[in-house]
Amino acid sequence: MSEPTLLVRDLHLFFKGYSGLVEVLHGISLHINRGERVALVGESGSGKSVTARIILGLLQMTSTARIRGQVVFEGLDFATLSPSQHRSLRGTRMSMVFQDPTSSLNPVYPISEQFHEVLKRGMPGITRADADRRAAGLLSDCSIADPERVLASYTFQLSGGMNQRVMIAMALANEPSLLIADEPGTALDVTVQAQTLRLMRELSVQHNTAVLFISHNLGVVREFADRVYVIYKGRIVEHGRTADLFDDPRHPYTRALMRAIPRITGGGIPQIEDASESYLAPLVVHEGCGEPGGPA
Ligand SMILES: Nc1ncnc2c1ncn2[C@@H]1O[C@H](COP(=O)(O)OP(=O)(O)OP(=O)(O)O)[C@@H](O)[C@H]1O
Repeated sequence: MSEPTLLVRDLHLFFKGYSGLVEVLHGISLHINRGERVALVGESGSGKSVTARIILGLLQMTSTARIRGQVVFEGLDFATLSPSQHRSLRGTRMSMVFQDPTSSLNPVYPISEQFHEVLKRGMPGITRADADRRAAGLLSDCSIADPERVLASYTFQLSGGMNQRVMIAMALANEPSLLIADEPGTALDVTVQAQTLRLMRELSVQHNTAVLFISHNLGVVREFADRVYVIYKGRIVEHGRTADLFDDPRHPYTRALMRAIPRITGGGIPQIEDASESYLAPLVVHEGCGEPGGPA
């Protein structure tokens, strides 16, 4: 049985508040096998982004956060890594695609210079000319027809959809084994979001890159993910292969989330109005999904 790319075991997160510690994650466990696309889906405030920030090693640096549990990435237990070892993983072995490309692209430098900076993380001695060549190839892989023009541009000279592709190309520049995608494209229009997901899916297959896809929207997840974890108030409530979970949703919260799928894709963020006691029902795991490293 091969080792999973990512293993998260019994993860708890507390934030320090005025009246003591507030628990935000109540023992999350999940895994992602090599090249697998896995979705973490739940309503706003359920704990998706904080889970991603822990996997990226970002929350560990926050003085108000207390973290308990195990995160193992490519066999490396985070508990044994120094902050600098952790930092060196980001942008190389694991990277991130955000909702809004302008939040991660720098408006002051041309795209080519930003690619050079990113590529230097994985290949410290890379020359500007080699970086440009590699960046042009990456942009072509992301269906950009005129990479030289894009490389010479600043973000404000490019459309939202184009910036989104640039961000994906940069995220894949150092051939990460894990890409974390937080609702990519939702800050843009529905067409761009659909194109972004199609592109990410193709690239993940092509490069055998595992993806943790974070979303509010089960409808979008269905098109993209191999497996789904449903999260509610800091707890995983259901976990299964995408087809199994959609064909036979068993947890009351998953069913409520399914009823909230917007009829027209992109018709808004579903919010579950009536928080019910039944949503705290025990975790449901569909067949064949319990074993990390097992068949995807
Ligand atoms: N720095 C922080 N300090 C205190 N509480 C926080 C902090 N960051 C997040 N939280 C709380 O943790 C919980 C989970 O937040 P998180 O951002 O992970 O939700 P989410 O599922 O990603 O929501 P969204 O889909 O809206 O991004 C929320 O209750 C949020 O208020």
